[in-house]
Amino acid sequence: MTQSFQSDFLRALSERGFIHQLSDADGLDAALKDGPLTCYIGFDCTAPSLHVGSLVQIMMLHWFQQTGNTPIVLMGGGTTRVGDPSGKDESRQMLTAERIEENKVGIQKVFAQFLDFEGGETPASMVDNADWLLGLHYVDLLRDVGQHLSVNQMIQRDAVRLRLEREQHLSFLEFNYMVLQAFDYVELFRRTGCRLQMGGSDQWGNILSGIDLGRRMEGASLFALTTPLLTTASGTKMGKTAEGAVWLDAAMCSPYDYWQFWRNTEDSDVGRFLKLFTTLPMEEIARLEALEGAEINEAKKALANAATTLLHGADEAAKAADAAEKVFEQGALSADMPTVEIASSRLEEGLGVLAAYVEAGLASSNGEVRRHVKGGSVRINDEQSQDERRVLLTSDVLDGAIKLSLGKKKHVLLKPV
Ligand SMILES: Nc1ncnc2c1ncn2[C@@H]1O[C@H](COP(=O)(O)OP(=O)(O)OP(=O)(O)O)[C@@H](O)[C@H]1O
Ligand SMILES: N[C@@H](Cc1ccc(O)cc1)C(=O)O
Repeated sequence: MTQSFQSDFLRALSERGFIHQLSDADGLDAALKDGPLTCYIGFDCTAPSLHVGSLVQIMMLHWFQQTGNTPIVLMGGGTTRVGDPSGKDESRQMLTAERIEENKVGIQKVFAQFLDFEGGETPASMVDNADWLLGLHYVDLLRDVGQHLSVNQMIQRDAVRLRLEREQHLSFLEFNYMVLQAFDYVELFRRTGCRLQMGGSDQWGNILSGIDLGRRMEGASLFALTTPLLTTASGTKMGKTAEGAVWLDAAMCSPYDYWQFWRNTEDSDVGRFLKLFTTLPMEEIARLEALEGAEINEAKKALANAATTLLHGADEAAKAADAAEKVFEQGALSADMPTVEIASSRLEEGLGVLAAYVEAGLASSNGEVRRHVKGGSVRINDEQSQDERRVLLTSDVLDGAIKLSLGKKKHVLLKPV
């Protein structure tokens, strides 16, 4: 979105590439310009940690507060019991109340890194929709809320429509998810005057249902803003890698692995990620983005340092950068690290990990590599790979080669020529 905005918040979001859809751009811009606004983003407690995909949302809350507004983090303690069908082909596994509570405790921790809950004029706050959803009475809800909702409209929302079109099962439980999320929005409007809900693009339908309900029940004029759902340049949904999501909790993804994840960003993603995942000034990002060839590694390191500092603090980021440097230096300087040359075109087409290990002389057959992958001793650029279908691409080349390791001692540099 290249529209020029008057408000600091929408200007920041727009230049950093956060905006996918906005329900009433001019109205929201004017409301933000007029004075502090309150917004919320909801996070369901489906896992013990959030991941890099949800970080897009956290960064929006950060910018919202930085530009003088009040962010609310909503924990979906109630909605997780139902399970959002948005963007999902199948019903989710039902989680027990205990598991949801454990997940919530895990997820909550990360927000203090990005938001100020204590001081300032617009402190952030955290709420749990279990507080108002679990006590609802069915018949009361049908009368108070159900009378305002149009089933005709609900079945047009993507989350429902796509399942119906594809003739995939959608339970009545799931069908009700958007009712609860809509109710949340109205409830937060009543409690706090919250007039903006944000989320990933898969949340658009749920948010619009809330806007509708707010207008009908309270005569409120509410706003929606969604971000693109992030994918990497190679098209995979961000937050999930072949080996799993890139988690924000240090116990599930160490600061070193987190640093490495950003350091391994594909060339064409570097500028986009610097804008979304760091708070570096736009001029500095423009400089880094313009780097080419081998110099792009400077931009990747700046991204890794800044993103890791935001999440884990400057000390952990420096330690990770240091460790990575050492690994690289050892690799580059070690005269006895064998180098095997391969035609660049092979990486352009994608070279399977099984073939790569056999060609590098680290194993004698595909079956042997498969066993090593299963056993966890295969590392590519110092990152464990447990996917035997992993494909090596040009984007895996770091400083001129791909480092293939087997266990702790055997390393080969695969060098494209
Ligand atoms: N890859 C992504 N890019 C941008 N936003 C994302 C991405 N993944 C999740 N989000 C957004 O983060 C918010 C919180 O989502 P949540 O933590 O439930 O993640 P999720 O990956 O969608 O989880 P689940 O797989 O359980 O649905 C939602 O607004 C969602 O749209
Ligand atoms: N539906 C959102 C989470 C959410 C829950 C409750 C809300 O009120 C808002 C958002 C998701 O799956 O990511």
